[in-house]
Amino acid sequence: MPSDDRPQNTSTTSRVEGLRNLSPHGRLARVAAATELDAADIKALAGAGALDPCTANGMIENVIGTFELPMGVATNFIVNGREVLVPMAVEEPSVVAAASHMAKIARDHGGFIVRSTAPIMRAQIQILGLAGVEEARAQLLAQEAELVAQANACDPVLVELGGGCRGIEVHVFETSPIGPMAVLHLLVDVRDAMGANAVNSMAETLAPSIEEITGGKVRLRILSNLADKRLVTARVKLPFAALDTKTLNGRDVAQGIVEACTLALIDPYRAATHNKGIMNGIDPVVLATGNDWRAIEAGAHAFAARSGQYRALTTWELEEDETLVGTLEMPMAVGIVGGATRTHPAAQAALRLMNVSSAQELGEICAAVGLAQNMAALKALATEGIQKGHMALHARNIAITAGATGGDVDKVAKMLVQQGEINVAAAKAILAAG
Ligand SMILES: CC(C)(COP(=O)([O-])OP(=O)([O-])OC[C@H]1O[C@@H](n2cnc3c(N)ncnc32)[C@H](O)[C@@H]1OP(=O)([O-])[O-])[C@@H](O)C(=O)NCCC(=O)NCCSC(=O)C[C@@](C)(O)CC(=O)[O-]
Ligand SMILES: NC(=O)C1=CN([C@@H]2O[C@H](COP(=O)(O)OP(=O)(O)OC[C@H]3O[C@@H](n4cnc5c(N)ncnc54)[C@H](OP(=O)(O)O)[C@@H]3O)[C@@H](O)[C@H]2O)C=CC1
Repeated sequence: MPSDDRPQNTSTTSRVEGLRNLSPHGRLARVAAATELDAADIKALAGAGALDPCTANGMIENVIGTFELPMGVATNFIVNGREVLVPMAVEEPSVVAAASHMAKIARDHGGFIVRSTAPIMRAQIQILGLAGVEEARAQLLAQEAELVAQANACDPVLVELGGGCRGIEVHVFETSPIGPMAVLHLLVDVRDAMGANAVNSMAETLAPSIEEITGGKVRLRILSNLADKRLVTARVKLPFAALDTKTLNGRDVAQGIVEACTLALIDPYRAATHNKGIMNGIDPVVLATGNDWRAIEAGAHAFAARSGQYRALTTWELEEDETLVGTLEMPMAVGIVGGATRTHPAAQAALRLMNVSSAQELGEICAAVGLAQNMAALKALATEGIQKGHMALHARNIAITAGATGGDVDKVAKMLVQQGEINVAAAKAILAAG
């Protein structure tokens, strides 16, 4: 396992031309050269055997092996003025291409501007059997300083790092199928951790004190994945001209993107697919860095439904200066310490590839990729449709399913695209015809 005090790579450019035309080995060499990654990181990113059985066995239970996914690199990203090559572990074709494509358009116009709040997570402590929920709330708020101090005593390392419990909230439910209840929220700055274990420990430690203060009975003590105090915002601003295509002018493309987004703002059926497209960008980065993608998914979708109606996580607007402006806002509970981020060697290499030094910075890059991915999908949907670009790249998968191997994969895929019929039967026919 690589040590953590190796120098971070410094001289990155994310514009690595012609990467798509190289072999995986050739691409890795180009990426390594562009980022000054060392041999251990290059080996980890290459994958084969990176996660040894012993390490894997220490990560989960009943391990029988490891499961591999392709690791791609999205090119062209500029995030807050910094060039970033983005590792993406994902099984779906066209995702890496789409992110790189939009980042290429954006890079001539400032790239992606991202911001994030402090990494505050919530832990919930459910209190039942109360004589009065409002009285319990008042009692708990009166003891806030004491409760915060007790929480912080659980994790001196976190406090020393500048994090720790910042305060409490008490939410009350006057009625429920099991009667009234109060829920105490611990608000904890978890610094560079995802934070689940840290805040869960605090919640469990505080339970007896909370029962004593309120006279109630504590049931659940667990973090909330609706991390609405740990938000990230990504923004991109493009002149209409940047969206010109061979057949359409950029103003029409921009208008089409706004119209496509509008449906996702009013219709949950469309919003679900729209947000899936955003997560197409985010999940692969979360996965590549050893983070908990279920937590990110849960937070994203709960945040999308916070008004009572599930809706798009992005907005796209036309501005008077002939520009299209896209914005993504969502929770982003990712870490660069804890969980699998430090046990999986490829996760460490992925973090070094991006040269991130804080969890906030990682979350901001995830948001930029999510916004780029959403823009790619909306641009395709609003113009030529999704199938042309997506299916052309999916054709290689189809060729493999039909039995193509080695150099035949690209040849069969090319023929499928040329004949405009991209399915397994057509691929088998091509293979049979030799
Ligand atoms: C697929 C493209 C990018 C083609 O688009 P294109 O215009 O044919 O691309 P291009 O060949 O002109 O290349 C432009 C740039 O894209 C990148 N690029 C392009 N091709 C490759 C490749 N093979 N390998 C690596 N990079 C590639 C690359 O950066 C390249 O620049 P270069 O660096 O070469 O100068 C475009 O059609 C696109 O963005 N489509 C959208 C694809 C998409 O969204 N896929 C997600 C799967 S569908 C889904 O699950 C979600 C959805 C759609 O339902 C969400 C929703 O409904 O909102
Ligand atoms: N609902 C959910 O999403 C749940 C998720 N999980 C899992 O929890 C894991 C994440 O928990 P998490 O608490 O992040 O992981 P860890 O407990 O592994 O790591 C967090 C700890 O690392 C130490 N640490 C060292 N350096 C730093 C730093 N710079 N910033 C912050 N902390 C630092 C801290 O103290 P110290 O050294 O004292 O430990 C901190 O408490 C994931 O595997 C996730 O899957 C678990 C339960 C529920």
